[in-house]
Amino acid sequence: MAVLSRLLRATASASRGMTTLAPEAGVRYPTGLAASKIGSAAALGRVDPAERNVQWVFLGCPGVGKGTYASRLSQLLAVPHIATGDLVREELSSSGPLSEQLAAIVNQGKLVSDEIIIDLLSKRLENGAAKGESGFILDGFPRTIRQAEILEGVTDIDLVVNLKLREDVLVEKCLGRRMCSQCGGNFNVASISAKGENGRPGMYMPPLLPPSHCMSKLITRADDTEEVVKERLRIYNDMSKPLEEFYSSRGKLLEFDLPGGIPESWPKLLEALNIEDSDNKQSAAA
Ligand SMILES: Nc1ncnc2c1ncn2[C@@H]1O[C@H](COP(=O)(O)OP(=O)(O)O)[C@@H](O)[C@H]1O
Repeated sequence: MAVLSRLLRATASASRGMTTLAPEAGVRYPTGLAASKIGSAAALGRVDPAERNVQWVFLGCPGVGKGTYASRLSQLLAVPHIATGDLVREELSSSGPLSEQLAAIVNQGKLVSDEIIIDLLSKRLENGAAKGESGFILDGFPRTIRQAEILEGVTDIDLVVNLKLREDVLVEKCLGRRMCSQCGGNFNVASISAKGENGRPGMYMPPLLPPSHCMSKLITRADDTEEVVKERLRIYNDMSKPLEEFYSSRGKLLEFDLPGGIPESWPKLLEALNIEDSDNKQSAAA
């Protein structure tokens, strides 16, 4: 993993203005970095899947529940859940040199530059490697084709789970999101009941309420206003949707339509992933 983080950083910093089209797999390599060089360097970051934990990516629109399901799966599979949005928010709250620049971008719903994101991700991977972490579930990265190409240049992704939810529900879910300012727990106060229409079934998503000791400490993300959520959805459709085709053409995409809230969806997701966990199925449905 330490090797992987170094490779990510090196690839990103060399990739400003990437235009060279490598013959194999249609992957564009950074100009100034020969494909053969990155190819052999990338091999260092490629460990036989049998000798490491899973390396998965979660895709999905803002508010779909990537964080919730990726975090549950990471506990079940004992791999770190790495959410680049969390890394950005940590940097924002640290009042470090980047925080003002980041706040302006994030609060408008725009994407942070690849260089900044890869730097934050590399640091996170380095810290994890120092603690002996293996494997990951990435949430919020990659978010553009260029990020996916950089990732593909340095390591193998085993599976990409694309969570899908009807669009009319997504804004409501984002507006209901709350976080406990003390324990960092994520909750949702929205009680969503969407009518069935045009052949699609109705949907009920119960709120995910915090325990009483978190109730008075709930905060709302600055980028979860209606205007910014709509902008984030627009940017997702523009910049991140093409990733579905990118991974589907590589035979890595698992599409999963969320049938409802967590009690209904979690057991079905485990089934789709072929993961046996009867204890957790019961506790999730509780
Ligand atoms: N891979 C990334 N590339 C660029 N910007 C990112 C990336 N991941 C997170 N961000 C920034 O952090 C913000 C919050 O990310 P996240 O929590 O993943 O949002 P969402 O709930 O919309 O999926 C994004 O709107 C964007 O500004």
